[in-house]
Amino acid sequence: MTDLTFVPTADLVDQIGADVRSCDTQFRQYGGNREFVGRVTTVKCFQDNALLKSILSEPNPGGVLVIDGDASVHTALVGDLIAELGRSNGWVGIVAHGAIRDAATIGGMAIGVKALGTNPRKSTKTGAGERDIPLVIGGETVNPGDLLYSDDDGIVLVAP
Ligand SMILES: O=C([O-])CC(=O)C(=O)O
Repeated sequence: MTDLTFVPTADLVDQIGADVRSCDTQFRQYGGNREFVGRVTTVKCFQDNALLKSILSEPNPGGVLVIDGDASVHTALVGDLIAELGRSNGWVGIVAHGAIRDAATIGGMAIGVKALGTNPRKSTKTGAGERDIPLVIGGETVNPGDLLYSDDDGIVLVAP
């Protein structure tokens, strides 16, 4: 069983040293939980959120969904309903390389949510996209199954 005990990202950097995978992307904190650790599931989708919604409908205690939205902040990939869906299925975090909406509500929810920004504009719902593929975010590869540690300092990825 993987150890999902939270460790501050700065401590991980000190322990791991030069080879640490620390994302350069300056994500903003939106979730009620500002510190979280979990097992990564990945999805890549552009301004369309049907696929990520179906993934967050799957029970996954301790899961973190990393969404590569190609840095678009034109539409929201996640809102309060989708974040609550994930939370209720045991997901501990959502990291969106894209935008979210309903930020005020999400700030009161017991889940970690990081994103580039916000936009109230809705995403399309065609289901386009790919899941369970390696992503590159903030100069680092994000592999499905990695452990993702997130706090106010950043995001660090560790192989399981
Ligand atoms: O349905 C959407 O596109 C996103 C949303 O508003 C929500 O999750 O509440």
